Amino acid sequence: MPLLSSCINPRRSLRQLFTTAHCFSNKLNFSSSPAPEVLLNHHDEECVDFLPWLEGKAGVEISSKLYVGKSACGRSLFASKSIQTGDCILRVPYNVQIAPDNLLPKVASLLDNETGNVAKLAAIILIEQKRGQESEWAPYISCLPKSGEMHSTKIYQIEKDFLKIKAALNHSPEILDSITLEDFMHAYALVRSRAWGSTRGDIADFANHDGVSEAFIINDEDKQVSEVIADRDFAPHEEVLIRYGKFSNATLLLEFGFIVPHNIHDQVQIHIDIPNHDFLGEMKEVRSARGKGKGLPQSLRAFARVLCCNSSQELIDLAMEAAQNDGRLARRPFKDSSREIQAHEILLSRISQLIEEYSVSMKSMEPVAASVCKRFARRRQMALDLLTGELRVLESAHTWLNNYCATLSQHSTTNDDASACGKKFRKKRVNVRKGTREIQQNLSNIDFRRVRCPSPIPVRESKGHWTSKPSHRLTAGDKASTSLYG
Ligand SMILES: C[S@@+](CC[C@H](N)C(=O)[O-])C[C@H]1O[C@@H](n2cnc3c(N)ncnc32)[C@H](O)[C@@H]1O
Repeated sequence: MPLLSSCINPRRSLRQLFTTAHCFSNKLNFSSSPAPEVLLNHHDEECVDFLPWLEGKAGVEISSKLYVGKSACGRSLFASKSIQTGDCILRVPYNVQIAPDNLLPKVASLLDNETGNVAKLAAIILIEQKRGQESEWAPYISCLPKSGEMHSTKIYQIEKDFLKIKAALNHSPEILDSITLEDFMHAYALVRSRAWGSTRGDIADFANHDGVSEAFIINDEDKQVSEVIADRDFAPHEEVLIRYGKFSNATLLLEFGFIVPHNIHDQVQIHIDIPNHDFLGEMKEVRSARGKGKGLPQSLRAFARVLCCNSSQELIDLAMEAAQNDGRLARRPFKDSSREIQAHEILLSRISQLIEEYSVSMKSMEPVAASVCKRFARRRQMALDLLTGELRVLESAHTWLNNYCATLSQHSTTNDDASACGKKFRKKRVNVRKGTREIQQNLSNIDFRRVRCPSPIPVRESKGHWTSKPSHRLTAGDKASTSLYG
């Protein structure tokens, strides 16, 4: 079904996250476990004719190995016979997929360029729903989840799009005489949860998600088809899951309305501001480029090193070191282990604070009586599971940082132990403050925005151990804003 060309933002600010959590905690009660399970041989009577209808419409075979059945997560695809790894299990021509271009020209011409594909597809869904059995897409539309079955939490932007679509449709009452915001929100949520990234789909959007699956939808622009290749063998009637993307639970909940337990793609966004009293603050303004990876991002560690510099000379040294290497700033550990510890203690302190905030937020979501409302119960549980996953990432990072600092401490010589150096450092800092203005003037000709950090020695967590893996770039900006990966 729908084509969606806009991409999903896999990051969310902690504030958004807590807003969701608090929102759930205020409104929702008690718990239930929505853990998906595989139900075998569970044909969906309402969708039995769907695939034959689609093949008739396409004039080609779409899948000889799948059927649409019912699972614990709504409708899903199941193997109708044995599937071997590498089999093409689905091949859907573009011409039987609903795309934004399918919007009636009469309506489309009344929309401005800023109206996105999701809004257009939502309008198509509403128009086709109104047509009922006369719709050329009726067998597909009738299989879509009803409003009460959806849990996605994305509501901003929808109202803006609703007003545009409503205004355009008002000119053609014969197409759709009135739409309510509620109808539009349902259609919008349907599109967002079924047409992700550049996905086109039809039967493909009956596939449920498994974050570790290596099967995904491949769009072949030359052949104008969407395909799914089996990543493993499937026995008849086994549920066939695909990976929508390497999405964290925050993204899954926001866009698709579900979360997966122990999501290996979970991540936490953290912000660290430069303290107001830092006299070198302007020189230290850095921002992590968006990046993907595992573990504690190198850009975050580099930022902590920059933040910990207490003299202009140290910043100049870092810049020179960067220029002599690959240009990336503060990627190498400080030679002075006490400074390295100090930098990482900044991170430890911020992460401890976040852990505390998460714990408070989770405690505030007290379970209340069961049986009040299943839908709210499910949402409350998803919010809790989401926070639990992110807390796991934070705790893992905290443990790693603690170990890192402890190891450095042990290796530092008795003359150069961390606490003594810390004292020295603080004293030195006081002296340097005296010359703030002069130092800043001297530094004003260095453009730190152009400075990139040295070669990465990043870390990721792998079965409890943190190992090397290329990671993030540190670039200039207004503050550190980066993500931890679990
Ligand atoms: C692309 S549709 C998949 C078909 C859908 N199950 C149906 O009944 O039409 C995506 C939706 O399926 C559900 N879903 C997919 N994978 C899931 C999973 N692993 N756990 C829970 N729900 C899932 C969510 O409701 C999501 O918004």
